[in-house]
Amino acid sequence: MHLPTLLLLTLLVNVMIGCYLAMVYLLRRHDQSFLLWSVACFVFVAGGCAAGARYYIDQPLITYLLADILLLLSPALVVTGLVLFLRGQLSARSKQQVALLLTLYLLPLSMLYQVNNASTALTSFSIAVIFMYAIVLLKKARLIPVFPIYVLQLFFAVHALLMLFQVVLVIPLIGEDYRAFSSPGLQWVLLGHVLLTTSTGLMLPLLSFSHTENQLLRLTELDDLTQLLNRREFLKRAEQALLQNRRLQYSVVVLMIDLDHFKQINDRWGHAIGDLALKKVADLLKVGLRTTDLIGRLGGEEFAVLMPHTSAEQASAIGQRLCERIAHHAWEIEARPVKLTVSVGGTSCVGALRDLKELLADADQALYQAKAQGRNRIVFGSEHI
Ligand SMILES: Nc1nc2c(ncn2[C@@H]2O[C@H](COP(=O)(O)OP(=O)(O)OP(=O)(O)O)[C@@H](O)[C@H]2O)c(=O)[nH]1
Repeated sequence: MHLPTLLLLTLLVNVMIGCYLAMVYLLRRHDQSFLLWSVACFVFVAGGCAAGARYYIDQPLITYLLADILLLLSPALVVTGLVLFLRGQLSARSKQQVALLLTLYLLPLSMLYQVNNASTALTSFSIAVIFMYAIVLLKKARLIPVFPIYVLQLFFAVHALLMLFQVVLVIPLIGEDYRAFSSPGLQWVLLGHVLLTTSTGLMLPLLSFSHTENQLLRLTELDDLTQLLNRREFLKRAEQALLQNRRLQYSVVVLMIDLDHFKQINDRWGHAIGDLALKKVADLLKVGLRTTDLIGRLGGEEFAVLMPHTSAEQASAIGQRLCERIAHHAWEIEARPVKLTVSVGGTSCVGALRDLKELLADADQALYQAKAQGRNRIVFGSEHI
């Protein structure tokens, strides 16, 4: 390998990725993480140039001290961008931690930079620590999808190992002439560094894009107020669940749930309290049903549930419990004693030979009867039990 070519390639690749991330920063309505990641690339280039200058000038202040500070600052900026992306802001505690770590790094560096290659060992080790911190940071992130997270963790892990390997290679060269630094082992490390920087630079936008896409997708699937499935998504998933049940010949149940006298709550306490009551009912439905059940808000104060692999008798008992849980809940919304009950209509079929429209209409009919019989109860379409 021709070392000057390799160095030039490293710097050029970083300039390209830096420009690419800067463009993403401008396109993504000035998302600060991309700015930090872009700056990290240019800082790395500046550090590389300062370190490369040791072949031409004898100014350790620039070629070692400044170079090492810049080379460490670059991954530190990458991780700061990650913190910003994952947490939305940099807390005062994070800033204090960064200041402390920088001091811990700068103190020995200010003494070591005059000994050839010693500061390189310290900086490589510190960069490995930063990459390991990035792995922990990503591990704590609750992002969906997880695939880009795993890939980034892998890149950081390999990069950290590479940096530690560099430390092992550099330690015997401490005090030696800087030209000893061009050993074949270190050239391979440099090549690995180019590849990993490129891969990480390409992966960071993917992490952000996939997360945003997932959030947008959820916005189109969920009801804004209750975070249950919205009407369209509920109907879509319910059709799919019915198809599956038809193949497996399972019994399936559809429930329609409607709040009783909800208009009075709005009239008495106001729409905002009504909204909170709807939200609370949705939460109670979620805890009262299984994770395999589909729950949707069909509109207004009407909810629907599809329970796959469930008999009418089981659903009847579950519906009864739901009514009781909601009626006996210690209702208090913003210090107002809001009292709420629900009526439930249910229907079932084995092997799902009836289509969804028919099931919903039957459940709706049963719900109408529950209302007529005095509310706060479940009525099951009797012909299907
Ligand atoms: N706060 C709030 N109210 C809503 C929302 N959607 C529908 N409503 C209200 O829900 C009420 C439904 O009233 P009705 O259809 O008369 O039903 P009800 O008063 O619950 O009476 P029954 O169903 O017969 O027990 C109306 O006052 C709507 O304005 C919403 O998103 N938020």
